[in-house]
Amino acid sequence: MDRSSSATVPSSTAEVPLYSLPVNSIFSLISGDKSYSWLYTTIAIVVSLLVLEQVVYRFKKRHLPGSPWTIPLIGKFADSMSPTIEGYKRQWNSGDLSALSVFNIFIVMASSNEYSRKILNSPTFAEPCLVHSAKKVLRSDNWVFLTGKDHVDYRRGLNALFTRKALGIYFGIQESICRKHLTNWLAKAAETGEAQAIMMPARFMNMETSIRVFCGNHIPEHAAIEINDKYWAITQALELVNFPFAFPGTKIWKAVQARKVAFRWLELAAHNSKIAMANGAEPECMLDEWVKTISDPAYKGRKEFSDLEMAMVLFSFLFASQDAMSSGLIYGFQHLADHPEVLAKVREEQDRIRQGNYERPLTLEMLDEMVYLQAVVKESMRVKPPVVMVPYKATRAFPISENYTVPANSMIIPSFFNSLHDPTVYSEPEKFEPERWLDPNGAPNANPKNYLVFGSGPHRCIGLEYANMNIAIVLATAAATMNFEHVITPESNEVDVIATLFPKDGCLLKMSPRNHA
Ligand code: HEM
Repeated sequence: MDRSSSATVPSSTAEVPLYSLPVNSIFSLISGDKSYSWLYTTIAIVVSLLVLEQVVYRFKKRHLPGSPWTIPLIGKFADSMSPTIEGYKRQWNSGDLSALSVFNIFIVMASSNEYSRKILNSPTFAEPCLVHSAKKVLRSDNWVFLTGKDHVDYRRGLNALFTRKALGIYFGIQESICRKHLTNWLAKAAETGEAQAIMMPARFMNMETSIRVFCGNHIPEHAAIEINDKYWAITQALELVNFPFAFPGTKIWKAVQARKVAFRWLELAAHNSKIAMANGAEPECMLDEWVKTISDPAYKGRKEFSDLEMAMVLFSFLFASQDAMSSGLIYGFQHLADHPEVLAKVREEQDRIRQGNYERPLTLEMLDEMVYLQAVVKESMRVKPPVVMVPYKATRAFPISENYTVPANSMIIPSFFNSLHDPTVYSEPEKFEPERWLDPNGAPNANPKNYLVFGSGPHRCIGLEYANMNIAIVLATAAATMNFEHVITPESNEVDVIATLFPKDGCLLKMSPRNHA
């Protein structure tokens, strides 16, 4: 009897019952037909990996809220490509801690004030990892990626760039660039007679301000324009998780090309500043202040910084500020325009402190007196925080609560929105109400831990005073010298998440000069 064609092996494969498959594969092995065995082996490995992926996800997630299963390989990649504030809110409101996975990166999202602050203030368990693309865009040897003591020491040296004396140097630059841009806005408004979306003009104003504050006149006028034109590619690469490889044509690749352009100009500025300071010039920008500080014989910190290293620091400032500051400024305009009663109070304060002289440049001391304006800036960023969360990484198993430990190497994201909209601290939290900051004993001032607009802990924003100052200068100048009316569209209150928050319609303003007569 021919055993090879026994009754257990049907002649027609179309009728192969499932239970006979192993026999069939053994048969094909014996008979030397390797193609089937490879196919089955591959299928078995793939299925095992897919099952393993789910098991690992479930094991890490444990009881945390979040999808019970993760989409194979990509997880919530599609959501992270086009994030919405509503989607984030759903995630934050699903629990103080919740879980998701993107490209097999396990992510724990913290939404409560307690857990968010715990992450920000536990450097032995968690360090910022910025967004996935940041290392490629900023260069992995950028100081912002330092951790622990190295980070603390490096950052201490940079504090010299944000002293009150240094801010005093920047103030004049900020004010004159703001005036120049607002004059251009008005000229364009007069020319077209139409409302303009201020999104891109505001970004350009911020970019030119930053470049001039950082580099003074050490680079030509067109450098700021070129960096600004290219910078949008960097903003677009700031998704929470990007396509992992910087292939030509991808967002990360375009961002890296943009960074190279910016670096060339920033290195040139560092070089020129060193020459100017060596020749005895007075500091006129951040680079000058830095070079002068480190060349002082009494200075105890590190004294040598290459042009490239200085460029990397300035670029880290640009990277951290351009989107956040633009978001803060645009919503500042929108809030003021939507609340004429608040704008009237800002103007009353401007008129009183400027004593009717609108041409005279503002000073830091005058800004100190503008208490209502400062409350407006603070409240605007509370209602619409430019940065709603910052990705951190658990550097080891992080026992964040009594019943949950974040697994080592997970992404762990402190989120700020719920802290800034906590009704027990900010009554009617959605309401834009600068007055809430005027009572020194009121709940908002009594709970500074809730105001996470600039983060908390060792990585708290180094430029926060500078940022507040910049937004205040622009809003003060606009309120004092312009009329602006918000043209409300169905998208005005919709939020676009482009790294930071922006009104979807770019904030359309109808502008005209303010008549003081
Ligand atoms: C409205 C404007 C701004 C907002 C809302 C903002 C917000 C933030 C936030 C939330 C963080 C993370 C904090 C943390 O992890 O605890 C941060 C970090 C940082 N910010 Fe800002 N920022 C703004 C403007 C600026 C400006 C103008 C500069 C510099 C000129 C700057 C430089 C930095 C740097 C260098 C870091 C990282 C600090 C470190 O790792 O030690 N930011 N910022």
